Amino acid sequence: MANNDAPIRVALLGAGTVGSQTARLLVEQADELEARVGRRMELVGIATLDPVEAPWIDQSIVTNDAAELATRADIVIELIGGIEPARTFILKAIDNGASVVTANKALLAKCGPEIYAAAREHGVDIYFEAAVGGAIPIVRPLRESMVGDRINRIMGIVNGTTNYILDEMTTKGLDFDEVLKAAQDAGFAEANPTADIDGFDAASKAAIMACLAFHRDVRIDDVHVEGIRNITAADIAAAKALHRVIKLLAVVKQNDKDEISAGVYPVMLPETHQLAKVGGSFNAVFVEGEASDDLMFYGRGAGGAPTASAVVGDVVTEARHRVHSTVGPDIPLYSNAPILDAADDTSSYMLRMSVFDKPGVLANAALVFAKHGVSIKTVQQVEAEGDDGTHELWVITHAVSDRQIREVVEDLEKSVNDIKSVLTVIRVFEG
Ligand SMILES: NC(=O)C1=CN([C@@H]2O[C@H](COP(=O)(O)OP(=O)(O)OC[C@H]3O[C@@H](n4cnc5c(N)ncnc54)[C@H](OP(=O)(O)O)[C@@H]3O)[C@@H](O)[C@H]2O)C=CC1
Ligand SMILES: N[C@@H](CC=O)C(=O)O
Repeated sequence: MANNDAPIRVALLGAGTVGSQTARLLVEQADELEARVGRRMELVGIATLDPVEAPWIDQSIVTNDAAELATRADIVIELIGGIEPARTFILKAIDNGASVVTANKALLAKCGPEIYAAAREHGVDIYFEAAVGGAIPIVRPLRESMVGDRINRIMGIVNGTTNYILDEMTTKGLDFDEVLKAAQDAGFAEANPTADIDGFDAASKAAIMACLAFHRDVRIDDVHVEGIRNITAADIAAAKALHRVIKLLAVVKQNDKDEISAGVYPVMLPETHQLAKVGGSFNAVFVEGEASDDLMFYGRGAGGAPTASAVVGDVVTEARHRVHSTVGPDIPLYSNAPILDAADDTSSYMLRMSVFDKPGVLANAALVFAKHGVSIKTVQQVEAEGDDGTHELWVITHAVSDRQIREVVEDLEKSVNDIKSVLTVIRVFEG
């Protein structure tokens, strides 16, 4: 900045759900924010492609040229989303000496390490609290508060849409398709909800958390992804009968050999687990630190105003740095820890099978599990409603690799005649 008393220039790129609310908070709270920063922040421009009408939007600063706006601010807030042109605008801002605040998890999960390196090289900051868990402070705790600890595992419900769908299926006994429609009508799920339903949104957040927790370059392509599209009302009912609930979890962990794994998948949790109680579109992140022990972060993971709250928090933090001519913490990704192939990741599993109740079906199935080195924990046979004489057999295993469980499923269907099909294979966590 040229003048020490000049306002801190803030540029907003994108005025959609989050951008519009960010503008509102910056404008409506301008005096309060000035007091907290120690200097005035001036919103110098709002870049948007479509006209945006709101009492807090000053039309005289609206532009459709985000690239140009990115070059005339001290802090650039990127709320466009997606990879390009957001990436180019961010790099341009950094190149011009601006610090960047973004909520763009998709971009950070793909190109975060390059962006962090560019910020470091230019001596500016990149803040992204809203990119994981919306309003929930989880990025800063991982990046700063817990940086002195070793983090062993993070398990998070980090996608509101899928949590809402699973919760509605659990509490109302509805089918996936019905609830998805309701989620779209309620405005949680996107018109094209693929990124939510198929787990990619949560996977982006998993990659970002893994970078911060393990100080290693982890990208979305390193994250094993399974969504909730195949979860049925019958799976939910089976979980209920076992005093469990199904949640879509993002799980990143580092084992005692320092191997990292990152995955997003549905998990059966005990009803008593803290994450099992997270309902509706809420998010929660459970962090297990070596010294800190267990920590839980909970709140609204999406929505215009909640997400804007985290964005503006980052803007204030950066503005304070500008006032004091300091920079925020770096994101050093120095670790070379190996990333485990998803097939080698281990878990307990539940297999829900449709079987003909013939003598030997259980014994023959057990032989297949044994052949692949999979130890069975519990077995339960359940009367099914079908009129083809089938019953359901529920088997819960001890911890095995994903590879082993796939081999078991293939072998069961191939070599045990009285197993009609394996209906569901789902991870089971105890805690
Ligand atoms: N919504 C939420 O609850 C959360 C969102 N996020 C993240 O926040 C970011 C913004 O999300 P959200 O507000 O929901 O998205 P929206 O789609 O509502 O808003 C994005 C806006 O950017 C505009 N835009 C697109 N390209 C340009 C461009 N070249 N120049 C200027 N404006 C442009 C879009 O205009 P147009 O519509 O005309 O294309 C749209 O108005 C994303 O990265 C998202 O992942 C993070 C957490 C929660
Ligand atoms: N679509 C996302 C929005 C926030 O990241 C969700 O449902 O959580």
